[in-house]
Amino acid sequence: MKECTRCKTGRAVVKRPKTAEMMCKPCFYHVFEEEIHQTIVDNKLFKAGDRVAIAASGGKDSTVLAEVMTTLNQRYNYGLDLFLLSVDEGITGYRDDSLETVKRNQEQYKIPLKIVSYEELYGWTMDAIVAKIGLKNNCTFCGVFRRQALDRGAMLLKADKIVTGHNADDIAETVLLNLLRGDISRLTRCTSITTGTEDALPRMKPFKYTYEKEIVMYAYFKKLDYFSTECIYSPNAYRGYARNFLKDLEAIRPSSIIGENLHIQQETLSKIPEQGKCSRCNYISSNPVCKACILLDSLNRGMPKIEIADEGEKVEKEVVPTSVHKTINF
Ligand SMILES: Nc1ncnc2c1ncn2[C@@H]1O[C@H](COP(=O)(O)OP(=O)(O)OP(=O)(O)O)[C@@H](O)[C@H]1O
Repeated sequence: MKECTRCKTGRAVVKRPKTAEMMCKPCFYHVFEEEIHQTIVDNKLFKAGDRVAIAASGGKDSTVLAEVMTTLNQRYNYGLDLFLLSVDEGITGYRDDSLETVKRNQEQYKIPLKIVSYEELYGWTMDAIVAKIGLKNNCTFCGVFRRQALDRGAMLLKADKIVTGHNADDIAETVLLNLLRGDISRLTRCTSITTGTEDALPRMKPFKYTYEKEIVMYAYFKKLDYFSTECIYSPNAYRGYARNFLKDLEAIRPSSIIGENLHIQQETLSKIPEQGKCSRCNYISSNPVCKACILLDSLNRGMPKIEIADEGEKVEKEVVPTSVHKTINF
């Protein structure tokens, strides 16, 4: 029997992906949770009395997030009011099933659940959008709508903050994709543990330093109730290649997942766009009309082609010679 390298008494059944240490299950749970607690404390993510909306999709990351946030809130008396917040994108056979998981999580963690849907907010489900535009660019609609839907749901909950289950692997993938796209503005922002300005609701990523493999192990060993099917509308091949590339790097050097080496002199490259309010829907936007309204307009008018300028584009154009326009063709 191999003994646990930490407690020296338990039987080692886990090889930690992050450090390659052999551990027993209780020690693995302990170090996993304590690292997240340390991230929360070091980055002063919360203060007592905060109302925190846990963005819950029913997937492994956000289910582990609900479990760990509940555990740490009790263990360390954070004094947080926790809520589960789910967005129903209207994807039959995918989101309806995962929402059933979140409904069970509500009982398991004894945290109130709020569900907001694209249908009630925008008058469109993703099923209807895909029926209209096909499987090209549908993820753009979904991403833009989800971002705003989470804000709107959190405001209904009177939440002070939103936490998401984005982990170190997700962030490393996004760094790579922004690098490949030459999107310097997003590159500077995507590794931040907190996003959002005074106007927007702050979004926190307590799993910024947590490896996906460890999240999967934690969920598996703790037999958490989560939904593990991939979205039926997002083959997302490009991100998939980035993911595989990073998995190969991780196999050689596990620390590749932590993208902390990226220090860009923000002032010299780009400015973070100023947040204001959309003149149509009144929600947070860095442009006079927000992306959600532009996309919604194009859907409702059945326009075949629209152009969306990335946030901060005007500023970037002055310093980065390549255009960062995204043309969306339906
Ligand atoms: N429909 C949704 N409702 C609420 N939150 C969501 C939803 N979709 C995604 N999120 C939030 O955004 C995070 C990242 O979402 P992503 O789509 O990348 O899924 P993921 O990495 O598979 O995470 P998960 O395992 O939690 O589904 C999730 O962990 C969750 O916090």
